Amino acid sequence: IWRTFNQMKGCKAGEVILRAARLQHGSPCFIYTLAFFSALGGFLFGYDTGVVSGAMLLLKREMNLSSLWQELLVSITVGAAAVSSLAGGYLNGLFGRRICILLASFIFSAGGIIMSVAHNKEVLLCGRLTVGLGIGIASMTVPVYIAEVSPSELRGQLVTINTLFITGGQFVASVVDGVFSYLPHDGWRYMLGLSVVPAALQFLGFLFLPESPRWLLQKGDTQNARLVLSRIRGGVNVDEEYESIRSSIEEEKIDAGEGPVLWRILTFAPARRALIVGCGLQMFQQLSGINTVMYYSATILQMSGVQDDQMAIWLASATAFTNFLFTLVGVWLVERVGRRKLSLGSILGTAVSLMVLAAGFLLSAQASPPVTFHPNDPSLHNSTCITYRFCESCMLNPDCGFCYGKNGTAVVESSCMPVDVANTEAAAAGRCSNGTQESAGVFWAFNYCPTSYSWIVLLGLVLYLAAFAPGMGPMPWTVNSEIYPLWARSTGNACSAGVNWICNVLVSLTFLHVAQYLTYYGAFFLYSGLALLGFVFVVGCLPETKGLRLEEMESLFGRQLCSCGAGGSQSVHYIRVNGGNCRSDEDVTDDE
Ligand SMILES: O[C@H]1[C@H](O)[C@@H](O)[C@H](O)[C@@H](O)[C@H]1O
Repeated sequence: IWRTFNQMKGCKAGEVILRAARLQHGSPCFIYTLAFFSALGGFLFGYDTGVVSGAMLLLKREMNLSSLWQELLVSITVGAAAVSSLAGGYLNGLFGRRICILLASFIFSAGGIIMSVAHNKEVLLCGRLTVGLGIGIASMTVPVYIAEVSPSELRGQLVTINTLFITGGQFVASVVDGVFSYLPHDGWRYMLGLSVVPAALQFLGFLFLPESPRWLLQKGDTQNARLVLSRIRGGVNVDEEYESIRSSIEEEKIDAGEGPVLWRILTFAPARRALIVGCGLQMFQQLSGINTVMYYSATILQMSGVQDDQMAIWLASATAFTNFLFTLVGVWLVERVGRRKLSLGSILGTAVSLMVLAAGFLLSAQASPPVTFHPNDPSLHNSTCITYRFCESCMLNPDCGFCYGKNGTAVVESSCMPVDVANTEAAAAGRCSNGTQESAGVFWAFNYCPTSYSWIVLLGLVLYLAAFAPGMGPMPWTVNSEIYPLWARSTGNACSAGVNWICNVLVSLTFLHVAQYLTYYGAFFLYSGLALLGFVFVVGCLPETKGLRLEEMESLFGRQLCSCGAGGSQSVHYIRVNGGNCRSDEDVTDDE
């Protein structure tokens, strides 16, 4: 990143675009410029998915949103991203990476404008749907574009920068949420509308940036392909690289067979194996619970004794910053230790830290304070909240919260009360109807219980981010951008990005129900088990792709899937015998 920064420093801001526009001879600056403008798509992905939590706090009051509407506004973006990432494969093949990135940034800008001027919840929903469509296309196109323009020794790092921008976008969103939360009227318009700035910047930049040379070559535009390649390689001799792309496209034509691309992928073993690896990685990324941990971080922090809401918002940005910081470690490590080791270490660490988180929740649940005070308010007689005997069961019901007093550190005079539907920071009735009043010695806990084991949960959270962010955060995107043959690349990435978004929706929508059935510690033990399964999957199936040319990847998937990890990138070379579809283990020879 330091190198990227220095390289970018060397390029004067306006000159960078102009230089690209004039299509002068390239320089290393150029490849970093390409990566930067592309990764703005990652930034928007992170910003638009991250900003909504803070915006929702203001929106639900201003627009009087029911919980159904709140859920709709949050999840429609992720749902739309799932659909458009799948469609993005087709669009990429047809129009190319550049047009798709332009389209995504246009959609982002339109969505940002719609949201910032929305005068009712229906228009707002339209805006959220629109940005979701942009996120889906960007999420599958940007890594592919960066991978295709990068030299192989920088590819991992540059694609990983896209994920750095995603987590950077999430962090900036949390800061913007913090700043505008002080503006109770219309603050959400700024939160949601500000995304127009990076979107417009990306759109402008891409008007001047070139198409991927690999896509051009695939479409038969040989002249432009050679021109672009030599420009992005800084004028050095590109004959060898050009020839290798060209001949692999020729051979792929023989390999690829007939019919729709997805069918061809499924019937051609190396591409099918790559698809399984790509989709599996994306699935395990989401099943290890990153988005519930991020989403739940504010509550985790509240459990640790942060009572003040503003404070919780700022601490949530500390979480997002930690995620960003450790993704930076990933950018640094990816070309040093390689994708496989990074993913393995990361997913194992993720599983262990999820166990720490779960253990923290378990101990807190076991020491859960009992309900000792039963208010005699007749309006409460029909409420299920008053039937709970411990804080743990009370807080697992989203309609109830825990109202208590303190004697030193001990919880006293505690009751389980219905929550105020319009404002979860207070009870619907009784002592806590004004929320926490420290001066009066009354505390309101919604979604959590007072506990002295919160430090274990906090430790688990930090360990989780430190383990997940450098590896399982970026590697699924990085690996997917490089493992497919060119003819299958758009479709392969579309499918795996679709799996990512679908699993994202599944995990976020089911989290509260899972927590209700299994309790919080049960939910985190479950995610930990899924992460361990993911570890087994990575051990068995993920080959090392570091240092290989995109055209050399197919060789890694020539073997049976479960032996994928066996051959390192340095030790296998694939020898095409006759360009046919069938290959046996003899086709793979060792360097030695
Ligand atoms: O790689 C990203 C990153 O880890 C983000 O923090 C997460 O929110 C996304 O779901 C994931 O795809």
